[in-house]
Amino acid sequence: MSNLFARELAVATQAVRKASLLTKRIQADVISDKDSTITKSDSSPVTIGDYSAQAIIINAIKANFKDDNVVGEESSDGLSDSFVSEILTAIQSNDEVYSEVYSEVFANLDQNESADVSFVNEDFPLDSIDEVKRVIDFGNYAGGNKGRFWCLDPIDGTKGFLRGDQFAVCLALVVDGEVQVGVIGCPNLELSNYGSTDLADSLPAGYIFRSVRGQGTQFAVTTDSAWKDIHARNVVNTSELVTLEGVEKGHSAHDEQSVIKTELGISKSQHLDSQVKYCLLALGLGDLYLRLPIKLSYEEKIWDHAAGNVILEEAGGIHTDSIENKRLDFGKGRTLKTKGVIASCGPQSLHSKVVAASARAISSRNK
Ligand SMILES: Nc1ncnc2c1ncn2[C@@H]1O[C@H](COP(=O)(O)O)[C@@H](OP(=O)(O)O)[C@H]1O
Ligand SMILES: [Mg+2]
Ligand SMILES: [Mg+2]
Ligand SMILES: [Mg+2]
Repeated sequence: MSNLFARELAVATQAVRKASLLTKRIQADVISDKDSTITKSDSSPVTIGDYSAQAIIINAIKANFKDDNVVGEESSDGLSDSFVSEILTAIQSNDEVYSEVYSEVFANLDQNESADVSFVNEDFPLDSIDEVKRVIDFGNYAGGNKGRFWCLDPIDGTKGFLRGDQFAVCLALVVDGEVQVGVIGCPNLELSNYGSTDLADSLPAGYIFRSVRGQGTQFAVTTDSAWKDIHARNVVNTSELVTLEGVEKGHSAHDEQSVIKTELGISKSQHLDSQVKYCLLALGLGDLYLRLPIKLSYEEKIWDHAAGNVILEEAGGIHTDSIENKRLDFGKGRTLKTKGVIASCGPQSLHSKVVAASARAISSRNK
């Protein structure tokens, strides 16, 4: 990769590696201890894993780019000191194993990563309850289309995380409304479940995907530094396409997605949580990510799609809304103003056909 955004990519990669390890290590404990999960005001769950990952990653951003803003999903509002103290404990016990688990990465840092990434400094020590709350709340930036900000989903697919299934640690850099850098950690991803073969030593923290706009998309075993270029695949016969859809029926309109699949003669689907769907598209292990809105009043959050946007587009894929066939605009605030999302391996003719079928399904509602 070239030098453009090299430092940002190095910091983002290392922060996502660290948070991937933390979330994977505590997943089983969070599932078994109900006190580790809180229900937010919109009835969605959030866990010690989400908060710890947000704290680690924002601290790393601020320790390296102190003036940068962050649009992050979580806030510390309403958290008790005892809960925040558990977040701090999760962060500190992860610190104890981090260097050992990533020893191979440190031994083989490439040129772009040669300057060590520090996660803390004097101004951002991340060593107390107040510091944990302070950094989590740096995630409150409003976004917009001027200048640069980071966009963070510390655990995307929290419901998958709580089922022991797929989830992703997602970090993007948005500049003037366009995603320029994206890194996604997939701590639980096993390629053998999606028609490929697993690489050695992927168990400690799964796989990591990254992209800088104009520089292609790569992936690696999270604890390894051997990056491989990847590309979405070319499917000639639409009946061979594999769809990637969510698990949660409350997050996208599964019935209408089935209608589209029938129209196109598609019989193969994979259901999985989180932005791991974009990573499988970029790897050529799936072709069509369907996310039709259940309600037109729902605004998709930018952190649910930002990192996936550049990772998919740089792998040759296409990413639009589900009605107007417009590229997603990450410069309109904390949410997208278009409805639903369709991602595909391309080409444009296939993508347009799918969005047209989606628009028809949505417009025929309540008729
Ligand atoms: N009604 C809704 N429609 C679309 N997305 C929704 C939704 N309610 C919640 N979500 C989002 O769906 C994301 C998970 O997507 P998926 O179902 O593909 O795994 C959640 O991310 P978090 O888990 O980070 O909160 C959440 O932001
Ligand atoms: Mg959430
Ligand atoms: Mg999310
Ligand atoms: Mg999340």
